[in-house]
Amino acid sequence: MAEVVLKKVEKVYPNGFKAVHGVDLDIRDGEFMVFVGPSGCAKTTTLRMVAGLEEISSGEVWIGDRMVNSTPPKDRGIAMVFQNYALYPHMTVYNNMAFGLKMAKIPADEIDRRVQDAAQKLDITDLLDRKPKEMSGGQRQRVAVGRAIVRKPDVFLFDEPLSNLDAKLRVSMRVRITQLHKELKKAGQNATMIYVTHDQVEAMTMGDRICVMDYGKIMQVDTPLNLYHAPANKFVAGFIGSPAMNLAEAEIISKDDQVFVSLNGEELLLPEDKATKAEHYVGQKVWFGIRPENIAINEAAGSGLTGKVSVVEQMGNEVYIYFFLGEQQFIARLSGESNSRDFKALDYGTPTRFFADMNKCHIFDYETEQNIFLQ
Ligand SMILES: Nc1ncnc2c1ncn2[C@@H]1O[C@H](COP(=O)(O)OP(=O)(O)OP(=O)(O)O)[C@@H](O)[C@H]1O
Repeated sequence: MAEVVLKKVEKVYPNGFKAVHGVDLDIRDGEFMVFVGPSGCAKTTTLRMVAGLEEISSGEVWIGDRMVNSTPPKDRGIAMVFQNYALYPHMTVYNNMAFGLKMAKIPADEIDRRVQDAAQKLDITDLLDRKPKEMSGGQRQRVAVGRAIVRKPDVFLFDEPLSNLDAKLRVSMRVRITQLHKELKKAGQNATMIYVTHDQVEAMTMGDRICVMDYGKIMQVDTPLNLYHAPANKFVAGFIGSPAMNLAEAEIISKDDQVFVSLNGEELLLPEDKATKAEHYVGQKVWFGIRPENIAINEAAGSGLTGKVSVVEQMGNEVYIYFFLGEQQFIARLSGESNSRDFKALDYGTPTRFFADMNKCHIFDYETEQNIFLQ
């Protein structure tokens, strides 16, 4: 059981490149925290500093009640699961899982109990005599997770553990890891998990909270729902959500005591609560954001926009309509009843009326890119 706290943590690599800039983060005991962000944003570097595999240039890392800046990885109470599994090729699954415990001089019967128990949790009991090369990628990754479980760590660290698996396996492993977190909690082992991924769907489905990073800085730490409904800035808005939020330059204008977003020559009326915040921006440029799922093709649903259809993707229960507003490409994601219509009939370039639900829109300051509705 352990809280993990980072205080003003920085990383400057020996070549002088500053990868992590003053990161402050408090990960609660038993929490599933996901680090997410684009390639190169320093998710792995940050995780490796918690693990002790990368030196901290300045700041402090705490695990439980210990400051661990100079504690070797093996004494930090952590277990790490890597993307490439990092199994010993010459050892059986059983011995891969047992190895660390043998080194720690744990009695053989206790080792056996822990290995059997982890194997059962991960459904790999039948594979205990196999060597890594005799297994699929998904099975190897389960062994790698098993090897972490048997150590009963306070903190599990996962570094993109599913990126080498195909799409279907990724989904089933993702569910298994989330389940494991819950099972351990139920069994009284309140394991803190820190999970690095660049896949925002993994982040949204697995995290109790998500830490969104960009260029070595934290952009927002929040629950998946809050990130979705109240992104702190334009970066988080564009990163969380699939397909991503539509974002475009717009202007705030006022007419007859009402406040509008002027977008590509059309005026979209803001509801009263949003208008109150936006009226300070009248006459100014802003970033306007609307999620694809908040655009409809049904007149009752909101303020109108005329776009030119570019592509229609119709799949099962959903339709994605890509359309241009001037030079800017937007996506509308329609589901439910909208589906009864054959949208494929919309030709490339057809002028079409779309409707944005302005209760769900977001507006970001043009310079600071912060969400003006959260200020
Ligand atoms: N040993 C190193 N020396 C110098 N720069 C490094 C070193 N390792 C990583 N970097 C740089 O630090 C930044 C963060 O890298 P890191 O691997 O932590 O990013 P990441 O978010 O995990 O990316 P990815 O999703 O691609 O794995 C990158 O710009 C990377 O090029």
